[in-house]
Amino acid sequence: MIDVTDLSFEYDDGPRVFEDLSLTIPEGETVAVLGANGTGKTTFLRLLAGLLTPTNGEIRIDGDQDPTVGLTPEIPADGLFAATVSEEVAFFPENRGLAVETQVTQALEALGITHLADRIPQALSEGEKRLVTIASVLSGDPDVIGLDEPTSGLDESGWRRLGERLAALDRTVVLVTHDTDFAWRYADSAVVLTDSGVDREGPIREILADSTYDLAGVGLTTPEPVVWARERGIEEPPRTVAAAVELIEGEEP
Ligand SMILES: Nc1ncnc2c1ncn2[C@@H]1O[C@H](COP(=O)(O)OP(=O)(O)OP(=O)(O)O)[C@@H](O)[C@H]1O
Repeated sequence: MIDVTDLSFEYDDGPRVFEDLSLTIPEGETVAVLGANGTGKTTFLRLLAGLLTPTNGEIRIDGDQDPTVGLTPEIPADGLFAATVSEEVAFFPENRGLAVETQVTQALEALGITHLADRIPQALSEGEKRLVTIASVLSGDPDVIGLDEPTSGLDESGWRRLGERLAALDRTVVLVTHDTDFAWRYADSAVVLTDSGVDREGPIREILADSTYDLAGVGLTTPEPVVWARERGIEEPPRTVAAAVELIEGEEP
């Protein structure tokens, strides 16, 4: 479990981002941290990973005495240093004394990038770079996985592979994203941040499907399956439009 208590944070040369922020993230869940630009989502991940220190309050991660947090950068090139993709993805398992070959193979396979193993990370396409940074974090098997805009620039296959890998993990995943379709489909819970702090916190299916909640007003897009269900008067939106269409004969997605 991640317990955030009375967290305040202010950049030395910038704004006060959080003021007395409190929230709880249950262990093993994928929580989507959602919100408009500049509401502090990336800052929250950096605080969680210990890259920034709270001005006040604390973030406590239960479990191991010294819990590990793996974080992907918002800009993939910021997290790529090795000469080859396989060396890049081997970095964390090597440092943590894990079975390097197994971890690297599994992470590359899970994200469908085995064919990139010998390539130079900095010379990859943006989407490929992003997949490598995610593989690099997954291979280190940290207690908490923080992903910053992981679907940005991914094609359909990478998008789906990533979601399915996250769904199969028994790790706590903190997913910062503007991609509410991805969050709807693969996250368990959501935290919606606004300039004044946590606006909503709870099961993602309740928050994003709540017709009384002005998602656009907090910078969010209504997920496609929710729009689809509303147009048809269906009370519980499906996880995917395709799944629902299979159930309703003759209906086009
Ligand atoms: N290194 C920094 N120094 C000073 N201010 C910063 C720094 N990094 C971020 N900020 C400011 O802190 C606030 C929160 O930024 P942050 O990147 O956490 O927001 P975000 O919710 O992740 O935004 P986005 O959705 O655009 O990625 C913004 O006003 C930003 O300008």
